[in-house]
Amino acid sequence: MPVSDFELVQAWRQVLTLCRLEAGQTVTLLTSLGSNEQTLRCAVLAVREKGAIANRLDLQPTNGALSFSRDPLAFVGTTPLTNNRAAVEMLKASDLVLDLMTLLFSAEQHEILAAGGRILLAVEPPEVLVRMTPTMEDRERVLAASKKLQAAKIMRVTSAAGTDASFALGDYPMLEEYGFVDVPGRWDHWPSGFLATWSNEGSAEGKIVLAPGDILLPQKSYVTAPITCHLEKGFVRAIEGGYEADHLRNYMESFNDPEVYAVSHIGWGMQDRAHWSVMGFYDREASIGMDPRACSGNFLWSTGPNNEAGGTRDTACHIDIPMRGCTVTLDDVPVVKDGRLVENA
Ligand SMILES: O=c1ccc(O)c[nH]1
Repeated sequence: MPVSDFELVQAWRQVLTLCRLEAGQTVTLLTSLGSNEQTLRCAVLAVREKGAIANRLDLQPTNGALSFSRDPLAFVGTTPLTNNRAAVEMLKASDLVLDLMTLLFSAEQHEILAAGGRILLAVEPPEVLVRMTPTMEDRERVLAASKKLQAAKIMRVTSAAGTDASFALGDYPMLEEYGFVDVPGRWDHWPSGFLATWSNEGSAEGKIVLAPGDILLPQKSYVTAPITCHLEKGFVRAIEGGYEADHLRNYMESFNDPEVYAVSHIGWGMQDRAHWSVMGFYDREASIGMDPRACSGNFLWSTGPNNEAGGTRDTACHIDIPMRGCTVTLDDVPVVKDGRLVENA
């Protein structure tokens, strides 16, 4: 069922309060062809209610004929901001950017943040936004777990299906996603509620076995048969399995870029208002799949770019792979056990 404008304005009001938006500040709503009109309409009302200026910057879409999917996360790195100096300058001059288009994994996003900007991505359907309106508890849970991840040297993931992989940590920053941007220079994604980092270059080793029910994004598919990914020196060296493995391999090969096989961010979900089953109820293009990315107790790993973390890899192919039933340990201390968050981890 859709949500009413009243509910969505209330949700935006809570988000803008958590973002510490003040009267007189300037907000720019970044939109493109695929932006949700109700999300935009309700955001403007909530911004004006705060006494802030609500500008809209509507950009022409890019990469449409290059990407195999209209999911904005299927083709990352270049965006409508690329080589668009006037647009970048407007966003850098804004106190808060509400990204209803998707800038993730772009150099321009970094430039805006480095200039002290704040960017909040919000492209899920309105009812998903309302269901997972962020709270201070989300922030506290993610930051408490982040302290443990920052102190860890090795992350290890295992599963009954045969996963056994390890990652050295420490060279890259944390990806703390709790759904609002309360300090200058911060990016976040509403909805979210998960923690990740990037493994040290060349350190990802072992085997990750996707079991039936694990998810591939942006494919938006629940795997129905095992897919085995062999990791060596930080890259996926082989992908074995049935036709779903072929489909994944075919898609990655289409980019003709060896960087697509690099291991990207690794972490786990902590959002108890996100649910595994939600993706099965949505048409593939109706959502970008934040429920599986954030749901509590998943192991979320990914392939492709690390420019988000200050790395040099900016390949356009980014695969997010949330898994169930895994045990994730930090220096042998479990933070997720058999697919369930370890309390106070
Ligand atoms: O919020 C997100 C979404 C996708 C991704 O790869 C990272 N964080």
